[in-house]
Amino acid sequence: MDTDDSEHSRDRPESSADDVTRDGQSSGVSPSASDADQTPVDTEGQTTESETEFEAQSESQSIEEMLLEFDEQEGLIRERTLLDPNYVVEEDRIVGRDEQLQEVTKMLRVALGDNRPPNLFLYGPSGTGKSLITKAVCKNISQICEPRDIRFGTIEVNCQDLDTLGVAVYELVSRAADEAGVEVQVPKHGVATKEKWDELFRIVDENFDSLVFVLDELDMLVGRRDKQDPAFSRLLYQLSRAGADGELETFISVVAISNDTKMMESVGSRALSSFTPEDVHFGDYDANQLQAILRRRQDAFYDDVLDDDVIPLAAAFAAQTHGDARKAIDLMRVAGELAEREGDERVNEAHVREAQDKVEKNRVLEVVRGISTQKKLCLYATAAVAAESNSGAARSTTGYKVYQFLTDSIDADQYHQETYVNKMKELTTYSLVDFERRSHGPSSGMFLEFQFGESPATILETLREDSRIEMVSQDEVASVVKAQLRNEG
Ligand SMILES: Nc1ncnc2c1ncn2[C@@H]1O[C@H](COP(=O)(O)OP(=O)(O)OP(=O)(O)O)[C@@H](O)[C@H]1O
Repeated sequence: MDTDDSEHSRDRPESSADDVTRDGQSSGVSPSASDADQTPVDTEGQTTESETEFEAQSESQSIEEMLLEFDEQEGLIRERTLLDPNYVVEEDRIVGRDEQLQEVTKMLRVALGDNRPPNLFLYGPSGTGKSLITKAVCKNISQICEPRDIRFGTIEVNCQDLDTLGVAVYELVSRAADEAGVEVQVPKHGVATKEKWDELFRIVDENFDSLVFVLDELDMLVGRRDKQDPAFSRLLYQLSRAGADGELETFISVVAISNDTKMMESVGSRALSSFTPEDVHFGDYDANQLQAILRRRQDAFYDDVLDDDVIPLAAAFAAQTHGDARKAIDLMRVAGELAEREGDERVNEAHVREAQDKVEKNRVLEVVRGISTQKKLCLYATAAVAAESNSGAARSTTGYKVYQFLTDSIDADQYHQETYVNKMKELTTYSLVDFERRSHGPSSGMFLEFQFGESPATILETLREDSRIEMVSQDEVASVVKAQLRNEG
């Protein structure tokens, strides 16, 4: 990641006009109408122009001289934290989530009195404000609780990188200890999960009157044991039971957050009986809402450095997937950083287009680097079909034929079609691909149609970094795909 959190302390000379439109309306800028200038981006391993310049200069300048020279260059970004996706912005910068803000506030405010707030299930696509709203409400509750001498705490964990229940419980222990300012008294490894639970409840009971557990991306905590009883279900059971049993003095509430609307279907009946959450849905943002979100953060930049097109275009690009505010903010930040690096006076449309290319590649890279070779083959085959088809989508039946061709070509194990479909379905959790069930008519069978959140060409290019996939000729794959598409009729 190329985040740079350093802050500019210098003041940029004030300019007379702020030329960014403020009407919140779409300016009609369409990312697809682009004949985008495909300037090479500095993905890892590639040398950018500024790096080359840097090398040339290094022969004649000392590091100190260069640093001082860079320091004298005017930056365009004044307040980088406003463009950091993990920074919890002030309430007046939150746009378009009034309903959810009200619902979550209404339910969690119970913590201010002498009662247990309900459990919540917040669901919707990534970047739609689930974490932001939860954090903002908890921050406010905490501020009100302090003068009232209510020991209120929030324990947040992102479950994405936690493999097992034991690891997750230890993470909760360590966050709870941090929040309470006490020492953890159980080792991380070599003890039963039960001991970690005991330690968690000891810390909770001794240090908090009211506590909200925020479990982000909870559906990712599957664990290794029993797929029928995933680790997140066991975690929910224990936490919500502790909350409901009355064994602890502390009021416990659990906020489960997921992109997967169907997550609750995988929660076992035992956990469901004690978890029973209130649901809050977070829908996609449209381009206008994304524009409004970006406008409330445009003061991240110095006055008069954003061209009129920048915000509408970044919003339009982000709205193309599913209206992800994180992506819109990322685009504006990366565009600003590119402009700064290129020594430009203003951020313009070309910087946003370049940023879109870079952000998309980074996201795809992040996902595909972590998946197994078999999943890569499934994804490659499906993206290859989508890249050639007129609709930009790929049928599972056609994708599977191409997958068979790929596995034969590199002599890899070959899944049955059902497993191929399941692997593709698993990839939907990353918002890279989505699917719909379709059929040609009453007499023909069902198939899934996969649609891609990112451009199939970018996915293919990224997957070709895998040496096994690179072995297969792109032309051969394309001709197999074309033949299969003709067979679809
Ligand atoms: N309504 C909004 N107003 C202002 N900023 C927003 C809004 N919604 C989201 N953001 C910003 O977008 C970024 C992503 O939001 P957030 O982390 O809340 O998404 P999420 O729905 O929890 O996504 P994920 O499931 O990927 O964690 C954050 O930087 C957040 O500040």
